[in-house]
Amino acid sequence: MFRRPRRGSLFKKVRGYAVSWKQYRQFLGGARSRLVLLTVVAVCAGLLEAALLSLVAALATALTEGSSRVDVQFGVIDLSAPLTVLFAVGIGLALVRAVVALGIAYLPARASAAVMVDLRRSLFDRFTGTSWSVQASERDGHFQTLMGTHVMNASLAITTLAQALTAGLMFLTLLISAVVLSVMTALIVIGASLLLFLLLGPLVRRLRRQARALSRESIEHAKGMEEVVMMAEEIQVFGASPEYKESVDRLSRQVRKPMLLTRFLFRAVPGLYQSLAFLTLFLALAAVYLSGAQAIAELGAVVLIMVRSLTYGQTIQQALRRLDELVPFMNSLRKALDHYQSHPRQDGDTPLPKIDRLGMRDVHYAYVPGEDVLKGISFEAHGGEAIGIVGPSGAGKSSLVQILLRLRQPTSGALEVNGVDARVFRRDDWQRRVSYVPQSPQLIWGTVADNIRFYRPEIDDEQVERAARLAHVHDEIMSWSQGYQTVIGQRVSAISGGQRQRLCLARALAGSPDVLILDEPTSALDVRSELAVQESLAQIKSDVLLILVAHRLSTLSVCDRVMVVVDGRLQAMDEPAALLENNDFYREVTEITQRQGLATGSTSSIASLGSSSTEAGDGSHQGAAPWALGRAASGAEPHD
Ligand SMILES: Nc1ncnc2c1ncn2[C@@H]1O[C@H](COP(=O)(O)OP(=O)(O)OP(=O)(O)O)[C@@H](O)[C@H]1O
Repeated sequence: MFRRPRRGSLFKKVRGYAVSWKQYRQFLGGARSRLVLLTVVAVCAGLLEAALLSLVAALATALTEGSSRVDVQFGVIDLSAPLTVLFAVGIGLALVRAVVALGIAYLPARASAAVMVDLRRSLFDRFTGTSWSVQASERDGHFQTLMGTHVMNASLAITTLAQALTAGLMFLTLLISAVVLSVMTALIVIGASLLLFLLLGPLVRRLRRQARALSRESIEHAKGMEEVVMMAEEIQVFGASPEYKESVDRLSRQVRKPMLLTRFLFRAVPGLYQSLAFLTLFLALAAVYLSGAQAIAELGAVVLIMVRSLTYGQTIQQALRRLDELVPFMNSLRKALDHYQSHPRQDGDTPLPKIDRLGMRDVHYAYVPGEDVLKGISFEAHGGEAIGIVGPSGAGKSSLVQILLRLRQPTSGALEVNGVDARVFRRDDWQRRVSYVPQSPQLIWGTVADNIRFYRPEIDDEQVERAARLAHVHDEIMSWSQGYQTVIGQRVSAISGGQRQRLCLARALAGSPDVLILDEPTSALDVRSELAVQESLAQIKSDVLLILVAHRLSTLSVCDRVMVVVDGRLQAMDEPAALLENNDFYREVTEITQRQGLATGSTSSIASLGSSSTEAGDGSHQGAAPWALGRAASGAEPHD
């Protein structure tokens, strides 16, 4: 009857290794062929080494005996040659061994570099190919850590694996050579190795466990440190309380124990190994001596082979321990790769024609199943229209925009383009025809032209400049020393919030989209820049379908119709004047805005435009009332 294998049984271990191999095989990528080549080279190196060791032993014996000829016996090979010839052969073999050693060092290095590039490429491809919901829920800094630490450790694992493979093969080759020399020797080497493994087994297992724990805790620590950098500004403002310091310190303390034990055992195990190796060597020599059957030269070769094979045994152990340290990094990487791949971005295969109509049909959306944040939204907008979206905080405006951008799929209902479900259309076409300016747009490190072109080589310099003019940022660009070739970036303080927003508006306009969606386009602008953007929008609106999420009353000045979203429902969609008459929310926020304008001595934001040129950059200026006031009006709870 078939018995289930016991816990920790050989069968289970082998099965475990098979599963691990399947899991980690993907890390090898293009490195496989190099590892196969390495196997051949390692076997050659082992044979060379055995030949060299036998030769050294034979030469030493001949020199001791004062003989001018040397007898070398290696299996079926039985040579007798003058001393000088064998010296020359020895030097030749040593040189060949040096070349082989270079190969043994080069092949893993090359494989590891290839794995690094492959992994980074597939990580990037899978991350960019995964759905927005996965990207948006990614912990800050996690992807960067995967790309950096995790990929480097995974590629290091390839070098380590190659090291274990080479040492293992050379160990085996030496053993086979020892069998050829003398069965007795081979048995002694095997016995000595087994004894060493048995004696050091528990310590080695402990070391491997601690090495894994060290890596796990180091990963946790790295995640915590990502947050320290991210929250640096808040910590400056709120102060680093003892509790905060304690939470960071705790992370370091958790690394302490596995680190201490790993570092200690890391030194202790090889030391013990060497001492035990000497012990077994003496025991083995005694056994060879007692057997009485060995010639002097053979005995010398036996000793050398044993010493060498025990060194390889040590290398194998060290490589396995190092692999244990690296496995948690590979696990995280594998999980991330699988996670990205299992949530692909939705795509269609129908070419997308010019977008004349865009709308929603009974769209519901839930982040958490059963908890709809959008509830039955239906509307249609046409090219040449400007549509505003307003509503209290948490009403669902951003969720609605993300569906319009096809970043998220409706839970039910459909986003429709020219009356057709948008899901059927090709994503590439969609990206060309639908453009977006987020509330906090980001700049890449590169020239102004690079930032506007944004990796779309088909956009030429003329289009870049045209877009910049439309976004009313051309004159400022020309005032910079290098014009469009000025290098800018996310953290370049010379770029104001208003300039950044207009550069990103230029980026959105450069591709001549059919639909342009803006999330509060004037939030970071001073009044003069705001007026400039309003003019841009008025200028382009006849050519595109403009959709604006408005947190400020002034933004709505370009809108033909306004959608009022309250509690995930489309409460109304009409012209501003009609809404003022018929919609309580719209009327209330308008009145509050106007009252605030009177209280601060200014009129509505549009009327006050141009009266100040202060580069506020913080989104606050007279007469521009944030829609957050609408929370009070609607009674909705703020969520941010
Ligand atoms: N990633 C998310 N996971 C779970 N719930 C979310 C997520 N994003 C938003 N929500 C919830 O969905 C609802 C709508 O949020 P949304 O951001 O769309 O509102 P909003 O009108 O844009 O708000 P604001 O004006 O404050 O930006 C809120 O209740 C919010 O808590």
